[in-house]
Amino acid sequence: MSTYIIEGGHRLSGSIKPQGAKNEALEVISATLLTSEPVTIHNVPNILDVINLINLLKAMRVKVDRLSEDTYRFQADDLDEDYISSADFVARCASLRGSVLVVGPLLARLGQAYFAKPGGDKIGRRRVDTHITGLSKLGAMIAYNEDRQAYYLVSVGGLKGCYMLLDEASVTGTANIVMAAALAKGTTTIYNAACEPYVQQLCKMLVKMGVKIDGIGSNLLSITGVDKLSGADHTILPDMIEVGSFIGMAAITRSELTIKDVSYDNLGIIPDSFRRLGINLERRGDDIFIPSQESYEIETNLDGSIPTIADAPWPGLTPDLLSVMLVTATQCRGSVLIHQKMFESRLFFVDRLIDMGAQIMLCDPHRAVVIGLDHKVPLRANKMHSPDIRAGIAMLIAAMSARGVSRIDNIDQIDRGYQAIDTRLNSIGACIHRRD
Ligand SMILES: CC(=O)N[C@H]1[C@@H](OP(=O)(O)OP(=O)(O)OC[C@H]2O[C@@H](n3ccc(=O)[nH]c3=O)[C@H](O)[C@@H]2O)O[C@H](CO)[C@@H](O)[C@@H]1O
Ligand SMILES: C=C(OP(=O)(O)O)C(=O)O
Repeated sequence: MSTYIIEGGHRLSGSIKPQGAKNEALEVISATLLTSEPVTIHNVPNILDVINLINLLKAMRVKVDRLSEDTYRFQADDLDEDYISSADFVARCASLRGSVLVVGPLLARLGQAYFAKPGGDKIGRRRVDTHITGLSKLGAMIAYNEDRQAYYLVSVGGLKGCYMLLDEASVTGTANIVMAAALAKGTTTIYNAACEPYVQQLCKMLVKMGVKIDGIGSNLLSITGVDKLSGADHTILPDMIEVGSFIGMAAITRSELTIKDVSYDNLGIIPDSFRRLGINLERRGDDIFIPSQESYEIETNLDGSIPTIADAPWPGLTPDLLSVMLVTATQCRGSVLIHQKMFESRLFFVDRLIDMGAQIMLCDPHRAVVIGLDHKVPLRANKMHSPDIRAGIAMLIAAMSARGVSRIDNIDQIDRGYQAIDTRLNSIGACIHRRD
């Protein structure tokens, strides 16, 4: 179990570039399973979740060539069907979050797949019902296999396009169904589809591979399947969650920072959500410039009441930034209610911030009121343990602003989604040491 030791109180300066997006990478790398032709993907982040998924593909006998630091070529022309149906493979999938995304492509390509519910972080129940229901509407028969503790999906005679209304706009659920529909007969219409940039990017890659998809960017997708997909060349967008994490770090340390090449038009409501915390960030071309401020005043509602920052399916605010916004607010001026609607156990880490002197009231598992300290009182250093990727980065942000030396254990959770974050932050002024 690795650890970060963080000396707090250092200002950041200069510029930093976000890595490629974790969640998009997991989708588009999984989609390479749909074709026997080579698919080249650029801007692949070098993070634990992606490395684990690539290793899973290699174990399935996908040929993987690393063409440069962040460019990979995948060719799934010799899939090991025996291994893919083995107990060992299913057990391996159960330990990897990204494995959930190989189910749709494997079912479509091979006519069968196991679906092991992946473990991992501690953020509450993570249902896979939308995936299962959607794939069964395409014609898959599904049974639960007690021995392997996984669902077994099989399609006799291939998948068939249909209309479906999803019970919720699940991001990976939509991606799985879209990938399966790409090789199904006829047209699949998905209403209440998730439309995060991750899903948009997946669809754009599938279009390059020969699939017809209408409605990209909306919650009504229409996918016309093809018999065979061709290869493609695809570039992953910058990670919008990392962009948001850098905005939070700049504000809590009162630093002037430029975030380079953010693909601003794909950030949706994220910049405005941070502006509501009083951060005067500016768009400069495709960069974000964050000035250093004496104080960051949280905007009240028009009637003067305490504002709420809540997550919602895209184009609403992503739940993955709420922990970052919460910790940032601890040093703003004013009060805000953070309402994490989607996940049940993502806010419990605030106890650690309270230990550090932050003024937070946890109302229930979904809601916390933050009363900002306006940089009048610094947070105190603390010893912490990262329960999930975003609580982990929020703890790191708190520690970067705190007086004294903090320690965060279980940073594998941070490594899941942030590439060499200690080295990159140290290059702009932070003081973080890693102990493996
Ligand atoms: C690899 C990947 O891409 N992971 C992302 C993906 O996970 P993932 O695809 O697993 O998450 P889902 O979109 O399925 O849903 C996440 C949670 O939100 C709930 N829910 C979802 C939709 C909805 O309209 N209402 C609702 O309450 C679900 O019940 C579930 O508990 O999307 C999540 C929600 O943006 C993000 O936190 C994850 O980072
Ligand atoms: C919850 C997250 O990811 P995952 O779905 O991979 O657990 C996240 O990135 O914040």
